[in-house]
Amino acid sequence: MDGEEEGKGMAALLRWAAEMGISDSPTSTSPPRSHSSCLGHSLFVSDFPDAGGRGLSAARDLRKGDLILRVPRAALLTSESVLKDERLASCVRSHPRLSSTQILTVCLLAEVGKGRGSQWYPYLVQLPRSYNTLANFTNFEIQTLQVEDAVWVSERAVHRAKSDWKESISLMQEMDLKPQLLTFRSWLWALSTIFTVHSFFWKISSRTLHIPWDNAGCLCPVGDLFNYAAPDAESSPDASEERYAEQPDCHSQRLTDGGYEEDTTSYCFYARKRYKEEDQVLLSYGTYTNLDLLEHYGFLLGDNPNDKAFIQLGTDICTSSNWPVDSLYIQPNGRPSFALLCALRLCATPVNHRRAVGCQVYAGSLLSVENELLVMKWLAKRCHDILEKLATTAEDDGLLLIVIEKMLYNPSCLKYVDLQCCKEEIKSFLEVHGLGMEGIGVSQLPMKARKSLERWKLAVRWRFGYKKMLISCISYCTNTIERLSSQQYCTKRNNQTGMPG
Ligand SMILES: C[S@@+](CC[C@H](N)C(=O)[O-])C[C@H]1O[C@@H](n2cnc3c(N)ncnc32)[C@H](O)[C@@H]1O
Repeated sequence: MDGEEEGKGMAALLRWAAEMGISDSPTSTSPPRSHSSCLGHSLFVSDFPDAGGRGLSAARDLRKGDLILRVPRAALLTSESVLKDERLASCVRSHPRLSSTQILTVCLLAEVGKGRGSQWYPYLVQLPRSYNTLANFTNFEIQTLQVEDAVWVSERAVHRAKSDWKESISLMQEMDLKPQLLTFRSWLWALSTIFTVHSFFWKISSRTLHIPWDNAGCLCPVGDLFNYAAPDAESSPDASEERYAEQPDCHSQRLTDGGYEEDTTSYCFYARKRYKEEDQVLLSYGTYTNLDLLEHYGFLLGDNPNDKAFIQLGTDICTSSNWPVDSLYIQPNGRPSFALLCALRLCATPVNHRRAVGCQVYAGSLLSVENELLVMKWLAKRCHDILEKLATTAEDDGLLLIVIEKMLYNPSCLKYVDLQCCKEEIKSFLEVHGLGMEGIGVSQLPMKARKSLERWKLAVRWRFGYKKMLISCISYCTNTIERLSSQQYCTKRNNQTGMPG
């Protein structure tokens, strides 16, 4: 689609949305609704090339807690709404084992199959044509994640998508879906559009939002144009007491992001903070690591305060305390999580002393300088060993990212750039796409290779971020070791000379 066509498609979507009662001026004091667009009072559609692409901007200064968009239930695309068609509904009833997500995926494909006959046609044609979520990664792209856990999560995503599709084929055949909608490619597209995961606050996927009557969630036209920002301390859904904005009068006691509201039978979105006119208005779909974001949304954040690096720990560490395994990780600033530090302190304590220090450990207190030194040395070595085993260094990855970026815009650049950093990996990419090093004189990569390059870049960005966290952890441990050792030295010297500590 070229720019002009895209513009027309968006205008048609906003006109249709206004007819459906979607509105960004949903209060009685707002100006009357326009028939040509559902937006203009609080929001407008903009492009943010470095922050999510197409998204929504503030059309005026917005206050924290302002109601900025309302989408009535009738406009939501849900399994229930699609299955008002009794023929489709009876087919679904004969497949009681399918999950709610599989049913919504089938419903989305059935709706797409109606073409212009679908009530949601102006919305459906505006959906992205492809996704970069992990289920869409090829084997080459998965392997370039390098870290075992991430490779495993990706393979699981692909495997699940395939088995969900196989289980649903007979239902789609009974529904008489067009042959091109029965393919795994179409399934992957639909699943990536609606693939639901359970989150603390939203039930999310690439585009679905939580609704109380269906675990699979719903597709929410226009409401799904908001891009993502990681929840900060101020609006973090984890900080339950902060989920309600501290605001005067009518804004008090309200969720700052939004949700389905029974009293108005509509999906309502609120400004999560103050926005100046033209700022991008963002939602926080939940608290996610970069691997989670990649798995469910197909992007990652350069600076994600909720990112975590999980490292392989021996079973002795995992079982020495009652901390859940997913609480044992390294934070973006390199510090071990509270639980990981406690678990390591306990594990570095002789077994017969562990009971005695239990309270101190769970309170997060340092047990002794010797214990802390053992912990820091162990952790630094563990991170070092993991980094050593990975196929490339963080430095290589940084250089490779520059090469990939160049290849996206000028593939023939390979003839001129220094490929020392990751020559083998680049060669494998080209081979997978039937392009030799010497045959890269083309000015534009074939579309398939270009899409793959985007996913490969995401994989390299992810592993680069992972390695940076481990490197920061080594620095943190080294600094702590130096500080504790000099403290230990001063104490010993003072003891010898009789000086106070
Ligand atoms: C709910 S949609 C948001 C609207 C979307 N940009 C569009 O054009 O339809 C979620 C998708 O937007 C993109 N996205 C959202 N926030 C992003 C961010 N902060 N950085 C990069 N991509 C983002 C991801 O592709 C994600 O799967």
